[in-house]
Amino acid sequence: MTPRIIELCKDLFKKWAKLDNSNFSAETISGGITNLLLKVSVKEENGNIVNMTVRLYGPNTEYVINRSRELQAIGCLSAEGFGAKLLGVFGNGMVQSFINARTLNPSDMRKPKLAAEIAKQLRKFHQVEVPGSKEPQLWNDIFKFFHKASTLEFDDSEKQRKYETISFKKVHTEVIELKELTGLLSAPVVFAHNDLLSGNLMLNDDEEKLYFIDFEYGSYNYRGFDIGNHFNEYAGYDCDYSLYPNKDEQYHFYRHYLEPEKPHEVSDKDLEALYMETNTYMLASHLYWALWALIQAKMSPIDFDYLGYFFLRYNEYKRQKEKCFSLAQSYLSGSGTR
Ligand SMILES: Nc1ncnc2c1ncn2[C@@H]1O[C@H](COP(=O)(O)OP(=O)(O)OP(=O)(O)O)[C@@H](O)[C@H]1O
Repeated sequence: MTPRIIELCKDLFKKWAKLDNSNFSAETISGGITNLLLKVSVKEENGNIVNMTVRLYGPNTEYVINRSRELQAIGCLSAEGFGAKLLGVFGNGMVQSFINARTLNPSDMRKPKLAAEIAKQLRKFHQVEVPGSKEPQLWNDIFKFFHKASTLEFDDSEKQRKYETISFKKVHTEVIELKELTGLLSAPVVFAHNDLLSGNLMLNDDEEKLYFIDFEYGSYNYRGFDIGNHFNEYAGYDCDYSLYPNKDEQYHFYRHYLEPEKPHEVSDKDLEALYMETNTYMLASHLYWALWALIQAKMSPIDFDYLGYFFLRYNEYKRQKEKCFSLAQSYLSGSGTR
């Protein structure tokens, strides 16, 4: 693939058109869940080395990702200092600056100092203005995923058998119930990252600089969804939901999110309200990624047990539902611990 990548770089960046191919080198950074990501290094005539990433979109990812929305967001977010700089765009991918930092592990995210920094950065991220519709996308996306996910057919008979054990009537009822409940919360809408897992957080330890990357799922959305979704990612790649942050850990995060400069001045009332908001939308994150996984099970060429992932997320939704619904309902009826 390297000669084609070199050709692409020469096409996109005319200043390198005449460089010998031996000045270019490419290596794979990740064959992520949805894309192939390469690190390309270019030795310029003056000896200067430029490092970039070239992202090739995976096949069929347009079912779950709106590429024009992503590009628009990258422009605004990188202007505010978030993520890698966008250097070029081509038919099925893009070129960005290479970030010199390490990717976080799930267990890093709960370290108090890092959690505070993530919260502070997330607040800033949520303040970025991205042009276009400011309508929250959560329920549009969930219904879009639902319609696709509920009408699949698998060639593999074992997959088809597992798929047929899912009651989409029941899933639909869950979606409607949660939509109605969250609709009562009048929750703030912000430009949200929507996929703030450890693999999308990078840290340069020397400079103590934290980077949010990968805005593929970014959209206007409920703030509580972004935070609850991030907390769900504490469970890590094995989906061990016993790692979901406890109330103290959540409050630490909320303090730094709400008042980064005066975290200890946040009122109990504000902490309780954000706790309720986040833990209600946290449920929506399970439904969202459960339905997303079903589409991936059919569309993705990657050998991953996406059907199994649906059940992990949906079962966790069912385990958490009652507790989170009563938290929201008692808050709404004014009998919460406000
Ligand atoms: N600009 C960058 N500079 C350096 N490393 C990067 C850059 N972008 C991504 N990476 C590294 O590549 C990994 C995968 O990146 P990213 O999450 O953007 O890919 P992806 O294909 O969307 O993966 P997934 O679908 O699994 O989220 C990151 O966890 C990070 O380690």
